[in-house]
Amino acid sequence: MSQAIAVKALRVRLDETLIVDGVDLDVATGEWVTVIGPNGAGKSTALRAIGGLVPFDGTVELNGVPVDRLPRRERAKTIAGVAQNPVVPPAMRVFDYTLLGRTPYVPPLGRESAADLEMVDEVLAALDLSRFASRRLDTLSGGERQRVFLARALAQGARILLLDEPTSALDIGHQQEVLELVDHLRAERGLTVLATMHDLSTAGEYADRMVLLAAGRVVAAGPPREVLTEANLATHYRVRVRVVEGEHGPLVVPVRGRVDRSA
Ligand SMILES: Nc1ncnc2c1ncn2[C@@H]1O[C@H](COP(=O)(O)OP(=O)(O)OP(=O)(O)O)[C@@H](O)[C@H]1O
Repeated sequence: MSQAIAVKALRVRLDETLIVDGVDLDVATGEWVTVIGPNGAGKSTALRAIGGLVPFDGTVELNGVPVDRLPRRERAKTIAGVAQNPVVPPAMRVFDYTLLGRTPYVPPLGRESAADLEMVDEVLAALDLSRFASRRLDTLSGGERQRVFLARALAQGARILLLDEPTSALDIGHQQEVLELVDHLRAERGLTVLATMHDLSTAGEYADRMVLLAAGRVVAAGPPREVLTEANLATHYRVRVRVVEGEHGPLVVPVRGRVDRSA
């Protein structure tokens, strides 16, 4: 199977601090891999490096090409990301913001084509956002805005998606709708997904494989059943949980009780 993402010995320093400390990570074409880990583990930073957005040591290849050798437009056609808290122009309309996803396809000094506009309509409809097309971004609720970020990424037409907490602001219904849509597109268009998520049960339901990151290092990797164990979660999140068998994989249920965080 070909590798959509191949990461070797990834190290990222931010302001002299080593945040990602030697991460190896492969995602096969068409696969869904979710990175989990406690706050501050380095998940977002690793994703940003993989997307070519922060300088790093080590290698990151997308479809066999080093990300730092891909010209910007090519990179945008290859990989699309949804950041945790994107900065947006508040007065911009939903349609126009989503249309920015088509920028890599617009010729220099040219305009978006009818096909670009059609793609935006399609994506907005798929994400239940058509009725918001002419609304300003700053009038949307947090969950509506989060769906618009995903819409822009999907409009980009890249085959690799980096999703940093794509459903953190969504209600349970929209969470399921968005994840089902991504999973459907993955099957239909052969998309590859590398995500981060804090809801461990949901993460396990959708991921083929998971990577548990702690203090910038991979401490467990494999199918959800191997990563979402009571022992792994107790050690790295310092949380008391029961892991029970669900329909599609393990479900993580927090159990009341104090955990010694000083150890
Ligand atoms: N510019 C910076 N200088 C120093 N440290 C930074 C800088 N930016 C981020 N960090 C630190 O890097 C660590 C990793 O941050 P990152 O956002 O990658 O973690 P995360 O695993 O995605 O966390 P969360 O689950 O809270 O979103 C954090 O401790 C953060 O404070």
